[in-house]
Amino acid sequence: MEVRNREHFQGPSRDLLQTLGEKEEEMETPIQVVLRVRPMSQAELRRGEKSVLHCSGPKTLQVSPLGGGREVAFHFGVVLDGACTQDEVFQGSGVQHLVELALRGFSCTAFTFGQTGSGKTYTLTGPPPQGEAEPVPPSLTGLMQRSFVCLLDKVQDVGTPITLSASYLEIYNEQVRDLLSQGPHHHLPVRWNKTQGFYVEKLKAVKFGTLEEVMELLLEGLRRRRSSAHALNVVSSRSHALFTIHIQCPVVSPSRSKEQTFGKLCFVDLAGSEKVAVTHSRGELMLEASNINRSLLALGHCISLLLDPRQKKNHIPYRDSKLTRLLADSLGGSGITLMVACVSPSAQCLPETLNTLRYASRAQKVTTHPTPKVPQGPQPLGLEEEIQQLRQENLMLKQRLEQPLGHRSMRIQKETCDKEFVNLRQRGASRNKGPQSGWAKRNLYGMLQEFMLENQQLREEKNQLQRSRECAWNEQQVLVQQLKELNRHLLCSSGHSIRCPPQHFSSPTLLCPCSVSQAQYQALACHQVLPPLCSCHCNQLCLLCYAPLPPCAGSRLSQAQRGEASLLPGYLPSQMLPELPPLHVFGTQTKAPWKMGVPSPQVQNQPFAQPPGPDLREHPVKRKSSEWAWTHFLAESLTKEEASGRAGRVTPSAPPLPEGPCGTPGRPRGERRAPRRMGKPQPRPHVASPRMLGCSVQTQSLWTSLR
Ligand SMILES: Nc1ncnc2c1ncn2[C@@H]1O[C@H](COP(=O)(O)OP(=O)(O)OP(=O)(O)O)[C@@H](O)[C@H]1O
Repeated sequence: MEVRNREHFQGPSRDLLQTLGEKEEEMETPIQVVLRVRPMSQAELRRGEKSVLHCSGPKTLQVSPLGGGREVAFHFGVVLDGACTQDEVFQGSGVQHLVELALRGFSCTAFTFGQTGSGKTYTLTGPPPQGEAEPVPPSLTGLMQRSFVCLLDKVQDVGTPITLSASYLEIYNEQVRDLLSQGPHHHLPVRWNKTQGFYVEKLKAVKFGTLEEVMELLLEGLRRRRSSAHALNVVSSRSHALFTIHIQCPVVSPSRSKEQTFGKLCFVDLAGSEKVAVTHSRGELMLEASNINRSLLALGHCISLLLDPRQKKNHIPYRDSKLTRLLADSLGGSGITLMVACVSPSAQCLPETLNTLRYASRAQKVTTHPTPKVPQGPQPLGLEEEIQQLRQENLMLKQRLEQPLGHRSMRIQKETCDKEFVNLRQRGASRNKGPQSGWAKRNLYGMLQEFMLENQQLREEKNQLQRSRECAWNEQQVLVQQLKELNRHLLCSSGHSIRCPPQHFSSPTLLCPCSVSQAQYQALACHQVLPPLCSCHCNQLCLLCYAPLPPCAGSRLSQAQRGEASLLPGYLPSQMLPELPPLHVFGTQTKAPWKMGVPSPQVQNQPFAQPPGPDLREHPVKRKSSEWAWTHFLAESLTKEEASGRAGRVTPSAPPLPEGPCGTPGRPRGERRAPRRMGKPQPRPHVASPRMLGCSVQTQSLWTSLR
């Protein structure tokens, strides 16, 4: 397997460096890919696993599956086998050229990629545990430590004062955390602006000048970085980590004697992709794994799109994850990128290894346009302050946009924002009158445009949220209407059991519960004929006439009233009914569905309480358990009514609901077959009129709404 050729230790970036040295203007450069195969681990050897990878040349990796499967060859800039030392990897990967380019103002990134346990962290920082008391032997230090030495050597050689600072962050469960900040972890926002592209707000950057200082920063971050043990790696990184060195360097070229370059050298240790079935991750580990896999998927998606020149010009979904946002410049922007793909040689890891190899093959076709950071002169005095002010104003505007407001106030707010922007622009313009006005105007105007852009995006987001809230609201409205219809329908059909007090009416009619509790409701028309639908904006409605119930009415009748009422022939005692949920109707007194309270325990304990189901979680509006229970109750009652052959007595007064599939009785959520208590569908005794049919469809529709 071992094909060792010292030629390839020149590294892939040598050509790039030379070309960039000759050609100053923007040129297209592919991502450099180096493949590192780690040696078989002790555990793999103990399990008797076989190696399936062979280096058949300095740039070729041969995959020979066990059992005579088809052999596949992959070609990369450099292929480093398991026998390569850390120093050989440093020489072979060409990282030192990245250091040189960063010193010249380019934005350079080296990132490791591969399956969990394939040696990414080992390649970048050496063997674990890192950051503990035990230092890593110099022969085992990784690309990062070696690059620090290289950088500081070169800085000394340059002779001009160069400012170096470092930042270290991790993306853990899609949250950005500063690894150089003391105290509890705060989640930092990722923002975008035209000059910097995507950046992490409030990320700490620490200045350093010596190797000890930068090593200390690295160890400090490694100590804070999240890692855990799983079946494939006892010290598995659970986050993506980005260590960035910012290099501010005066330009030595005589043509730009007073200018500075802002180079960047970034090391990215990606968390490894993992199959939870193999790593046996559970609980928190599983959550971490799914976040890791999701962000790697987003990275892979961006890489695939970047391969298509047409797509590249359009839209690359960098915003899909924090990782892709922060790597946007390295992948498709003006950076220079080196990818070290790490693989395990074991046959057991072959599927994941093939994934990594395909991923890396694609990545090396992606090109960037390396451009040194535009040299800038010193900032005019006072502008920093102004920029700070503008930032504060921007923050204030954002906060205002985030406040929950109704439609009208949204519009007013929008108008206010626009006015403030005009003011801001005017203020910015007036501030910039003076000797440095040219520079200031350009920059301030640019910043204002950025703020406006960002605020515009926030507004759009807000509007979108508002729209989806309205949709949910409308849907609830429809459900409320249906529930009303069905309530009426049920109470009509169970007229045999609800009778009006004989002293009020000569013929038996329906008894309105509110008439029992409150004298003023006794005169309501619902005692004589079935009333039209109540259109009032109320919360608690009478079961029959939908008139608003006073607080003591309905299920809250006093003991005495209940006793009195229960003596009346056909009175339906309130405790027989599940608690009628408050009906929330769109209007001034309306409560939004997302502000509804928790369903009462009484309702939750009902045998027909809403069963949990994954589809409910996906539903835009969660129906309250009490509503569900009540609807279920109605559906059951109606079904029983129809099944017992008494459907002929039903006189629905409401227009038929939209017809569902005929002959397909609905069923509660989660049930595969028709509910047993419904029994075998009975042949209908006699379909007296189209109204009858409407009634059946209503019942079906009710069941359908419960699914
Ligand atoms: N080239 C190598 N030589 C010797 N040991 C290695 C090599 N590469 C990796 N290892 C060992 O393999 C184990 C896993 O390596 P490492 O932690 O770097 O994997 P990883 O890809 O970073 O995993 P994860 O994604 O889970 O963090 C470690 O114990 C490490 O010391």
